[in-house]
Amino acid sequence: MEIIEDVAQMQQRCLEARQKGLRIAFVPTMGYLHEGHLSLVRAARAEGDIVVLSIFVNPTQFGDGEDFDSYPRDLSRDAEMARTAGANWLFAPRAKDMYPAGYATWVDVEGLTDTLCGASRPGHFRGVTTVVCKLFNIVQPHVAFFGSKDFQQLAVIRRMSADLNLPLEVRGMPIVREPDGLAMSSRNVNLSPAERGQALCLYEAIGIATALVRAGERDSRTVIEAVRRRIEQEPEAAIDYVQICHAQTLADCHALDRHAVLLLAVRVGTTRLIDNHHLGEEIPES
Ligand SMILES: Nc1ncnc2c1ncn2[C@@H]1O[C@H](COP(=O)(O)OP(=O)(O)OP(=O)(O)O)[C@@H](O)[C@H]1O
Ligand SMILES: CC(C)(CO)[C@@H](O)C(=O)[O-]
Ligand code: BAL
Repeated sequence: MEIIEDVAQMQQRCLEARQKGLRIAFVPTMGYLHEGHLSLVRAARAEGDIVVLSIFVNPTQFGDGEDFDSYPRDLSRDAEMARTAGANWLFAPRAKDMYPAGYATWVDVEGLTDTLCGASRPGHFRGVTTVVCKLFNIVQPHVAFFGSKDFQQLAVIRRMSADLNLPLEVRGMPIVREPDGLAMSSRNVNLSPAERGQALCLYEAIGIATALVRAGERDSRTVIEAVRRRIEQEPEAAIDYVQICHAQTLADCHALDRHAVLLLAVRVGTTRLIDNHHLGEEIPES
């Protein structure tokens, strides 16, 4: 596996690969890799002739007071994991090359970004869509893989790709969890042992919601209340949002149907965690 830092060189290599008829499969990340990321690399390996993994802690998607500085980073550890999982090229650009002096262009998806993480992290999705659009233009992938842990991000990137006629396929992949159920996240490393225990409340709350829906509950408010009650039992857990939304539009679902997704964002100590579950899958087809 080759590590490429230079933006122009990465683009040149990808253009040459495309000219040779090779299929490029792309996995964009912010690094500090875990099994969730590696599941995307393996899926890309199964589909691409060339697998490109990017690692870039994108400053423009972090707001003031957010955890850009404390975001975990370890390129040599990541490189070994990426190589073992089957990546061919690890693209690790520098911020000054992605956003040189005078940089002035932004990609902004409207509507879908007004709610959930978009409401709690103003400007976050503008940073995400801008950097993902730039990465797509540099890497020129045929297919790009994203985790559904970042459910809203996936919906926003699909919207951007459709609206801008980007010539690639956006593929969503399942959430990979720790053995006890906590969704894998690079940020989990910032949890203290006590917080790590309390962080399980997200998964347990999802379990409570799932059981209610399986038992026939169809009122979102009842399910949301039960989820909130479970999370509020943990002294270090502070709810950012608990919502049940339509999987495509992200509009609030009042009556649960096949499209309903439960989405959670919870701060445990100073670490903000997200998780979700497609509750609609628990509802039998009528
Ligand atoms: N547990 C997971 N299962 C599947 N995909 C995941 C998981 N965690 C992250 N991903 C996906 O990996 C890609 C890169 O995400 P990112 O580098 O932000 O990792 P992360 O672990 O989500 O970090 P954090 O949540 O701390 O920002 C995204 O498409 C994201 O959805
Ligand atoms: C898509 C992404 C790599 C853009 O910086 C990031 O938001 C992430 O890792 O999910
Ligand atoms: N995985 C989403 C990146 C972020 O939280 O900024």
